[in-house]
Amino acid sequence: MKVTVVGAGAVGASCAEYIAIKNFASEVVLLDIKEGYAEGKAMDLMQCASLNGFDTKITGITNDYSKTANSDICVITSGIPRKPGMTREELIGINAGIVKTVSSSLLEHSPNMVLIVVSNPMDTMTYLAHKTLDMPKNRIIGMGGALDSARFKYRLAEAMEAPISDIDGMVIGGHSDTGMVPLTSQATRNSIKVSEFLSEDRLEQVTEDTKVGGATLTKLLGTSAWYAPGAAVSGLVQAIACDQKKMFPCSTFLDGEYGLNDICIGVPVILGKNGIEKIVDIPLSDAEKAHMLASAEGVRKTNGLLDL
Ligand SMILES: NC(=O)C1=CN([C@@H]2O[C@H](COP(=O)(O)OP(=O)(O)OC[C@H]3O[C@@H](n4cnc5c(N)ncnc54)[C@H](O)[C@@H]3O)[C@@H](O)[C@H]2O)C=CC1
Ligand SMILES: O=C([O-])CC(=O)C(=O)O
Repeated sequence: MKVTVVGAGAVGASCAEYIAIKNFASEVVLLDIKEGYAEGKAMDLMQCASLNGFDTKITGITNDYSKTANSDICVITSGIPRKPGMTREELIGINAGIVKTVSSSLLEHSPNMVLIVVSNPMDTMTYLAHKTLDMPKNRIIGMGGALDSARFKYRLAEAMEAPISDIDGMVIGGHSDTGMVPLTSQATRNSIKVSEFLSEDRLEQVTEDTKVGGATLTKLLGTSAWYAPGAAVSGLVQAIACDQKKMFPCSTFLDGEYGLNDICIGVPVILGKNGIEKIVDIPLSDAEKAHMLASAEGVRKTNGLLDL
């Protein structure tokens, strides 16, 4: 199992580290445009192998796509991150060009890859990949909802003073400060609805804290987060590599599901060896449906900025 991660920055390196620690891939190729950078990150990570007990071989490459050939899974984390006060959408001007060139170079050398798009604005970058690559739609996946759901569970656990392992919940919709749709009505603590434990006001606070999860960290760190993003990507990669049939909310191209067409946005999907093996259409409350439609409007507005 060969995995390529483009972008050896904060998220790319964290993702490579978690993939290696989980020890399911034989090879991870880290590629960056900055001379020597991926080589340095790969060497540093390989020096963790004996300490952390993994056998995954991590190689660093400066912009030579021939070394990525025949990857089973490719991840795009290349591009600029936001700074405090910015939205993810503001990154489109620089990141669209990067995602377009990187994705076509990857496809040229790995025609059977499953592609995971991470660079922001992620739903629009996933849509760009769909529009510009000749690939089956189930093999292009945007990562956002897995991370947003982890943040949702963190906030629910915090509010209930409960261990996170007791909590289940999911965030669908666009990966943006206003577009996320945390499904509070369906979230549970040990299969009991969270509304049994939290007031409507406290749940509203959890929803708001979840939606601005990335912005909150960006303000604290001066750049956006990387540990949970890397862990979330590694979860998707593992589900595909190990054909786990696990369910995650991911950005995928919709063809009528959730009443939406010609858009990539976060909905629950089953991940296995073919990428997205099924889009799961779950019933939403009227309020959740309305939030999902508003979220889609936001994503479409950003898609409209693409030069397709
Ligand atoms: N979808 C999600 O949930 C998340 C998305 N992100 C996004 O991921 C992206 C990366 O974030 P960080 O790793 O923090 O940024 P970073 O600046 O630490 O790393 C980005 C790397 O991309 C490289 N790069 C730029 N252009 C390239 C090209 N054409 N080819 C190869 N490499 C290239 C840079 O040299 C740099 O090393 C950002 O767009 C950020 O907004 C970050 C966190 C979560
Ligand atoms: O907030 C950002 O810009 C990076 C990101 O997508 C996240 O951490 O959710």
